[in-house]
Amino acid sequence: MTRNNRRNVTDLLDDGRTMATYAVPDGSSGGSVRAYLLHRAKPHLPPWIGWAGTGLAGALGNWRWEGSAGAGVGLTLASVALTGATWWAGKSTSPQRRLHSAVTVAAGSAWVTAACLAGPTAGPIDDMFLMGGPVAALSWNVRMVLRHTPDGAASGSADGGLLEKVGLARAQIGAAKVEPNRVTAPLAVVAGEQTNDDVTKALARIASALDLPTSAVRYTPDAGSSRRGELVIVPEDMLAEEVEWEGPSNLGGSIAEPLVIGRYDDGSLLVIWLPGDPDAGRNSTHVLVAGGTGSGKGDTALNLQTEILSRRDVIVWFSDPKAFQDFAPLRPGLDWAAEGGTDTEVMVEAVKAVIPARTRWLGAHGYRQWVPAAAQQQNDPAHSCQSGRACGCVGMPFLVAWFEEAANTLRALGDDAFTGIAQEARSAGISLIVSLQRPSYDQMSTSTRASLPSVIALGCDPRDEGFSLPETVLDAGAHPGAWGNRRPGYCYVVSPGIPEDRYPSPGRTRRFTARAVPVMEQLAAWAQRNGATADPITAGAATSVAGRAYTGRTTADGAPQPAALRAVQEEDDMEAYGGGLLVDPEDAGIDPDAELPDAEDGDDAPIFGREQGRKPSPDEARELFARALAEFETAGQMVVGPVDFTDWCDRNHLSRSWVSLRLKEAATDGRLEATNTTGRWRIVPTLAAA
Ligand SMILES: Nc1ncnc2c1ncn2[C@@H]1O[C@H](COP(=O)(O)OP(=O)(O)OP(=O)(O)O)[C@@H](O)[C@H]1O
Repeated sequence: MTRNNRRNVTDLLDDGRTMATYAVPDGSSGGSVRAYLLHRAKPHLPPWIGWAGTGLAGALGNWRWEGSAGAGVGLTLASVALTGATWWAGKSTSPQRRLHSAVTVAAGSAWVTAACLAGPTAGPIDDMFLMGGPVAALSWNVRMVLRHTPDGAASGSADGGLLEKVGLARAQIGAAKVEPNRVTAPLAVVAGEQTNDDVTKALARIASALDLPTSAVRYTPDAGSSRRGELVIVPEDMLAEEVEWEGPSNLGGSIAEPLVIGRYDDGSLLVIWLPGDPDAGRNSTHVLVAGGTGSGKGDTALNLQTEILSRRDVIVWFSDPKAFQDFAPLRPGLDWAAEGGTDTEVMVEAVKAVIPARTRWLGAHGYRQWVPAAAQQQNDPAHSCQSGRACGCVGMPFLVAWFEEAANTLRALGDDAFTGIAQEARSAGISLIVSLQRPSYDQMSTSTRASLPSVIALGCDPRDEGFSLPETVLDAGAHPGAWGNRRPGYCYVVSPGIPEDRYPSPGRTRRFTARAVPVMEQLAAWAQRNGATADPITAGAATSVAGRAYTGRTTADGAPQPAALRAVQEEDDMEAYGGGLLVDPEDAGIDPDAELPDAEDGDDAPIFGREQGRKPSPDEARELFARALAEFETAGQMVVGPVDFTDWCDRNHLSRSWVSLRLKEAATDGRLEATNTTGRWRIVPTLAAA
């Protein structure tokens, strides 16, 4: 099947003839010189066979009809009819080919008529045969030789059958490179008449003419020309066979090394880089994982996540509103896991907070962007926050902030906020990874989409292709819409570091089956023991926003990791020395016990669950409200809005509008901070407020 396909492709590119200039198969004709010469000469023989046949027809016709007047009329009419039929049949071919064919047929049939009636050796008839025949045959040989211009640029004829069929009749196709399952041929369209756009529009028709899937035919325009490019045809779908994930590609390597998430259709590795590389002139990137339901987004995310967690210098914050349905085995390896809702809101606020802190730290240590050396202890005087000597600061691991099914989160965050975060995160050694259930503009705005430079585009609705992939990649032949959910794991990857001519090549991620679960669990355990832990700067900034909601990844024995632990402990210490850190500074003098309406409940009685028989006085109500905020903080719920106070309002006979006013007041006092969502406020942890 493969061999047949390959032969068809080269044949079609070559207008149905064997393309001797492409490749001479080693020993395909026995390896002898004779066989080789025969192989080379074969395509040029038909005109000579025609010549010999004409001579034979003349001789036989003369034996039958010599001197017959009736035969003379018949043969002359037959000759005219044959020439006319040739001209008519050549309608769909190029003008030169049509004329050449008609002249050849006219000359041949006239000679046969003359030879039949007068005899093949009479008068000049034999000379005409000996001179005119080879000239006609040679003219066809010359024509064929000229068709194979080596670089597609010379003035070869433009009668390619395939190209003609797809509306590019006068385009020139050069010598094709034939590799296993891949034919690459330079193509040039007519100067001044056609452009590369005409080729990209014809790709689907080329695929149809070759009887191949649309994604098997691609075109890479030459960056320096609007009419030249390279046509790539991959006849066999080598991705059809599923490959199961068996483990990470580079356990203990750096996050700066390529992350292997699958393979391309020519068998080469499908890789992606998250951090930038100043030496390679590559920027760090954020990634959109986009695919319709059933396209294999979940397994693709697992491919990427297992690669990330297997690296030594990265921490992962991960939000999954689907409660870690797919990712549970990896959860112990995450630095921070949030299950959507408020937890995700807090995580977003924490990402915002760590960006300036991390950027400052990197700048202070002489890093213009995150590189693996930034994750090591800072023993190099060239990367020191103290002039002239090594500072010995603890290194800062790369941070991946991952938002699964992120449409709602991003919408709530707002375009400007997200674009700002995305822009600044890249210089802070942070990559955002965002996955979308349905890749379309009603899920994510244009500007949010534009701030995610990389995409793993899985099968989707054909109408959503434009959302997933840049136009140039679609024009070059990429069609994730052709897969829908029928080809799970098939994807196009557009990302810095991947050569651009690869963008339209499909790849496939690996499949995760039940067999992968224990391996993922081992990987998470490895990450727990050997992976990076949050540095004090990141942990401190996160804790200042998220309070106890961020404790950092727990170690294997269940304790939080060192830096985050320290940050939380510091907060506890402040609380112990307190001076009323959990209440508004202006209320610090109030004795909470004295103010509580049900003092007999004691200090520790929670606000929630308190039964109130009467409406509290304004002062009591404010005190209750301050305590409620403190309880939210203690519980780690760092983003609140009136809706979170619904039960509390009922119990305390207070209205939601009263709570709304208090929330605004608390924001003025610095106890809360506005988020990008109207009516949602972030609790400023008391450590930061102090
Ligand atoms: N690379 C792959 N190779 C083969 N099969 C795969 C691959 N990736 C996913 N699959 C299979 O395709 C099916 C759908 O995959 P998956 O659940 O990951 O899709 P999804 O896009 O996450 O869908 P949903 O959005 O509905 O959760 C599953 O049966 C999965 O095992």
